[in-house]
Amino acid sequence: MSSYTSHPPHLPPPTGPSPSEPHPGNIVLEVSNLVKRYRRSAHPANDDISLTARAGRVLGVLGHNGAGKTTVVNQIVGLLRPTSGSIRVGGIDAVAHPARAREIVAVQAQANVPITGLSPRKAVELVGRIRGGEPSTVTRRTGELLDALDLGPWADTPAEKISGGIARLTAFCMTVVQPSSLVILDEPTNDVDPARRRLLWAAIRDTAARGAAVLLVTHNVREAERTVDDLVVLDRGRVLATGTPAQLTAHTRGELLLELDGEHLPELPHGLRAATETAAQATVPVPAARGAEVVAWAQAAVEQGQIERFALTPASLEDTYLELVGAGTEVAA
Ligand SMILES: Nc1ncnc2c1ncn2[C@@H]1O[C@H](COP(=O)(O)OP(=O)(O)OP(=O)(O)O)[C@@H](O)[C@H]1O
Repeated sequence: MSSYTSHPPHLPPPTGPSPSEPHPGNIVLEVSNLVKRYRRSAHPANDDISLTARAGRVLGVLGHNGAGKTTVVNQIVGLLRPTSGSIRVGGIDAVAHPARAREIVAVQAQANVPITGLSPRKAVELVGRIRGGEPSTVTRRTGELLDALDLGPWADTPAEKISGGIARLTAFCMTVVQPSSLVILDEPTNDVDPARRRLLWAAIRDTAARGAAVLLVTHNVREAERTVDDLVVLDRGRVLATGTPAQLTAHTRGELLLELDGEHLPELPHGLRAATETAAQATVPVPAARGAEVVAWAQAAVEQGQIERFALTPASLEDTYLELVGAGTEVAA
């Protein structure tokens, strides 16, 4: 796992040009044919990756541990130099001019920047001021963010006494307190409790609604499903698929998934085949038109003791993702 702990890249220099106002839909980040080979590594960590992030939209980069997500981020913010390929941020060549490109980028890194000696409110306000925010605007925006994430009870607690989840949410607020053209969030919901995770997803959407292009790095498919407009699926350094969640799941539309649990699974209704099957569990794609028939069949099987439980749900992005990553695994094997 990579992290950037040596310095806080989400703190651009206090001086320099203010971010240009991007128009919704305009390209803010364009990564083309990016390759990164670490020394003494047999396989490239990024292998011909291309992606585009636009103002007003959330681009998700979804992949398992080690897929190459943080390596992409580290190159965008100039912490790593690509082996080949190009990165343009707000029209600036970020490989040739990393410091200039970074001026319009705010990053929430995987590792939180320590805020020892401060409270969450003080830390967020300090970053807002360092980044050139007008004091009363920064105070108001800080209050809005702390409220939106239900951080009120911890807002004025010394950093030494806050939990990892609250520290993570504070780091998000520090990243977005001042507007930036490109906001990069690397696994922002790690350690965050389920209730506040939903609030954070809404705050991420709000960040895009305020005009930023948001790059959301995640391994959480539900997070991607709830938050992103566009998605890039990475696996072992390569792009497996790109598109909106609706486009990526289009081939499963009109399909349901039947999950069965039991010691000895019975023969399935005519025409249905398990997609995955173990001795005691099966997942079976079911055309939506056969839903009622299959529920009646499964209910009868439960009553006769042939299965213990069943569930029939719409096919989801998670199914598509596992299909893609599973397919990638087979190809690579
Ligand atoms: N400094 C490094 N030197 C050599 N190999 C590295 C280095 N950093 C990362 N890697 C390797 O590059 C690949 C991609 O790592 P990366 O951290 O970008 O993946 P990731 O998708 O961000 O994973 P995670 O979700 O665990 O952070 C992995 O195989 C990793 O072991």
